[in-house]
Amino acid sequence: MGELYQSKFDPKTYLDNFYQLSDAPEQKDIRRFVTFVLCQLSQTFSTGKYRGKRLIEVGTGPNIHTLISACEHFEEIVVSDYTDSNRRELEKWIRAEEGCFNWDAHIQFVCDLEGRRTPAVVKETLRQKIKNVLKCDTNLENPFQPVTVEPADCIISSLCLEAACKDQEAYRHSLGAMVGLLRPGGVLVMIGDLNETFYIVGEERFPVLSLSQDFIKKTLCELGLSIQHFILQKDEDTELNLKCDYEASGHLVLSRHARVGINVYDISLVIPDT
Ligand SMILES: C[S@@+](CC[C@H](N)C(=O)[O-])C[C@H]1O[C@@H](n2cnc3c(N)ncnc32)[C@H](O)[C@@H]1O
Repeated sequence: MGELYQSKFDPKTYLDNFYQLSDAPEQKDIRRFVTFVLCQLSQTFSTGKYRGKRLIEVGTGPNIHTLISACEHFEEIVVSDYTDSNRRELEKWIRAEEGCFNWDAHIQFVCDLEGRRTPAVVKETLRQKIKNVLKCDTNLENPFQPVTVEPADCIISSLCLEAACKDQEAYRHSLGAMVGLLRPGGVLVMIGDLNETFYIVGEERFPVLSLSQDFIKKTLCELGLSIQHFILQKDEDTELNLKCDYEASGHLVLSRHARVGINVYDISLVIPDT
């Protein structure tokens, strides 16, 4: 799957198609998805429960929105992706180069939610704390091979494994490798789509491994993770949405046990109306 991304994935088109934070009526679905993700991440990290030395994001893509709320709680951040053009796009934003994607609306949205930080502070914090932009392949035992990264206090991954894995066995394996990057007691924050089979970027169609809620929960438990928070937002108009066919977006917060096999369920499953 990685090779498809390397040859066909266009970061600019992807961001324009899925991450514009606009009030235009035709962008309603996208705005709903992006604000759901930003609100959930803000709620998760504003508890102050999740903090530490190192935050790793696996399969970051060309995006930085997943780090806006988290960045103030960690000393250093490692971002990663398989695709060279995505890592280049990230580096462009980090260096504030001309033509980089404009995340100002997303940062302003989170600052308004928090009512504490200014966008300038968020941008400076992010640019200063992202220490590495690494090549990553989630199919490998060490996804950052040949680089070894010290265990993380927090891992974030958004819409990556369902894009990177060809079947459920590969998903289980890659998730296991991702959990291996987390220190015992650390937190894994995942954003994923349920029962999605494809999404379109420009002219290119990318397959997605369709995952059910039951399969995800079962796999996470088998890997020794306990679910702290699990919230779904249903897609409002799947049939009209031509860019992708997901049924719901999910935000999960999981903690890693010291020993694999112990699972304490503390699930708050909420499906909001809007
Ligand atoms: C749907 S995009 C998600 C990007 C971003 N995280 C987001 O939330 O929008 C899927 C990402 O997975 C990455 N990817 C695909 N195969 C991968 C692999 N084997 N290892 C790591 N990342 C991979 C792609 O390069 C792409 O950035």
